[in-house]
Amino acid sequence: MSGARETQIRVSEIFGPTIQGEGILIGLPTVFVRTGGCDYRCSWCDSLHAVDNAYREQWVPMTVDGIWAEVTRLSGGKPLMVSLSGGNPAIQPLGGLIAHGHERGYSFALETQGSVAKEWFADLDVLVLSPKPPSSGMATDFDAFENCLGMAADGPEIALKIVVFDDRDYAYAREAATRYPDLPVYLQPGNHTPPPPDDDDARVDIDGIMDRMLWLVDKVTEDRWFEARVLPQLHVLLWGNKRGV
Ligand SMILES: C[S@@+](CC[C@H](N)C(=O)[O-])C[C@H]1O[C@@H](n2cnc3c(N)ncnc32)[C@H](O)[C@@H]1O
Ligand SMILES: Nc1nc2[nH]cc(C(=O)O)c2c(=O)[nH]1
Ligand code: SF4
Ligand SMILES: [Mg+2]
Repeated sequence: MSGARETQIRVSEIFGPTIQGEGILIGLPTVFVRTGGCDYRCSWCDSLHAVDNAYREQWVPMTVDGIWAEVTRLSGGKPLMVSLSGGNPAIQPLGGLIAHGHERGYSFALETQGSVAKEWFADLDVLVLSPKPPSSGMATDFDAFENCLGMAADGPEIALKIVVFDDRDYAYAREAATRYPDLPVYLQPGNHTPPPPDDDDARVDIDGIMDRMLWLVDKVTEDRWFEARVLPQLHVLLWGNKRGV
């Protein structure tokens, strides 16, 4: 059995500092640790290079010390929010990394679809749960989702972030928000031109994203859904589909 120091975490990329482009922490400077591998395969995933097994050889098994050396280098040793994303970061053993960073004054936010619950969710500072609407082609297992909520009870701040492409997705978002009335809800217009995994400078249809953003604002205001927040992916507006920003 390997000890905590030898635990291997499958990493797709570590980058930053940049700003968090989505949801509850939008605008906050952060370093991303993106893990490799996902139990979902959303039709419109914008991070297929961290999902599709075809990219597996680009994912590097790293120890906490190895990841931490890179986070420290990128942040200049000054504590900040570390964003854990993927792929599904919940399928990696991240408890040791979170403890290591906390001892050094860093904070941690994790993004996950809510399909896999881990005890170390309780140690996070922010848990962003992003259940997937019908357009993704994935079905939500609400029991698994509630296990995630259970693990995070009395722990991190929790927020819902739901991607919306169409009316069915919007209805799904409303239903999810009704189920969890205590959670803040962030609605995010889908990027219908997600990057092909191999292309760093893939074209993005900003006009199309803004059209969907305006449509979503109309829906929310017409429905008097005054608790919802509607936000675009700020990093996509700024840098398009570029990777590592
Ligand atoms: C790439 S995922 C990784 C973390 C985790 N697997 C999840 O889905 O929450 C990070 C966020 O990007 C969102 N996302 C992925 N593809 C998108 C797209 N084409 N347009 C808008 N948001 C997208 C996901 O819904 C999720 O909220
Ligand atoms: N700047 C920036 N913000 C983000 N928020 C969520 C991201 C993700 O891919 O998980 C992401 C990302 O890749 N870049
Ligand atoms: S769950 Fe997240 S990383 Fe996995 S395929 Fe869907 S959007 Fe991509
Ligand atoms: Mg992204």
